[in-house]
Amino acid sequence: MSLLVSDLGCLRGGRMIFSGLSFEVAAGELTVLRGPNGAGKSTCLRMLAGLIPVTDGTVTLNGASLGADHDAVQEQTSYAGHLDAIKPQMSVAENLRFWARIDADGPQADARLADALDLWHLAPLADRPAFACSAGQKRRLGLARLSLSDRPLWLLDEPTVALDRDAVALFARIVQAHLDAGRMAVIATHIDLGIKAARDVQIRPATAPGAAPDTAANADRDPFGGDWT
Ligand SMILES: Nc1ncnc2c1ncn2[C@@H]1O[C@H](COP(=O)(O)OP(=O)(O)OP(=O)(O)O)[C@@H](O)[C@H]1O
Repeated sequence: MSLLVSDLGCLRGGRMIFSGLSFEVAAGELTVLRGPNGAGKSTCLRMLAGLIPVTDGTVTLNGASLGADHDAVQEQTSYAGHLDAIKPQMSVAENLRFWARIDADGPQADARLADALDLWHLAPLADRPAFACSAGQKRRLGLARLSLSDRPLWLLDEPTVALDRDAVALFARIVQAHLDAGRMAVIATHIDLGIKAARDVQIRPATAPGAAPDTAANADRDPFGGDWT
């Protein structure tokens, strides 16, 4: 099991965000994306998750390339971004059931739902509408989605925001168990999660003179066409 990121670059809004980013994640390993605000950590994670087209370089997950085998890569990843993708009118359990049924049917989905409620200490909140949950509770609900499927690569963007100390420790234990099972994770965070087998990768914004591309020449390669979406 491996993730190979080679010479990755990203052009957004006609601007090179970063370029020449290379790293490798093996089974049981965590890569922590570091860098100042605006460096491109979220952008990188969204690229790895197949949500933004790869501008330059290659991403290969277990032999499948993000360009050629987009679906095969996406089916092996679980992405949790800043927005928790929670449906506010649905209860905690209903949100989890909805997500569980994406990757499993009937009894298996129900079993995963019960396990996730337990694992993420959400059982006492099962019937609470998501809109009535606190920020930290919502974050735990969003992260519990990771436990509803069996995907080998977790891509997590600042997952500990709004979590209290106990919840951060719980999260770190769950990530460690995922790695101990031979899986992989890439996490953007500013804190130290205290996880074994973690390696830092620095992302530096491409601000050096000459780093910015000729935007006119690259306009047709810009997936956003300059739209600030
Ligand atoms: N939709 C977009 N269109 C154009 N540029 C964007 C878009 N989204 C983000 N950017 C720019 O890309 C750069 C990298 O943003 P990104 O969110 O990846 O940084 P980050 O390292 O995750 O920052 P932070 O630590 O603040 O979360 C920033 O300069 C940002 O303004």
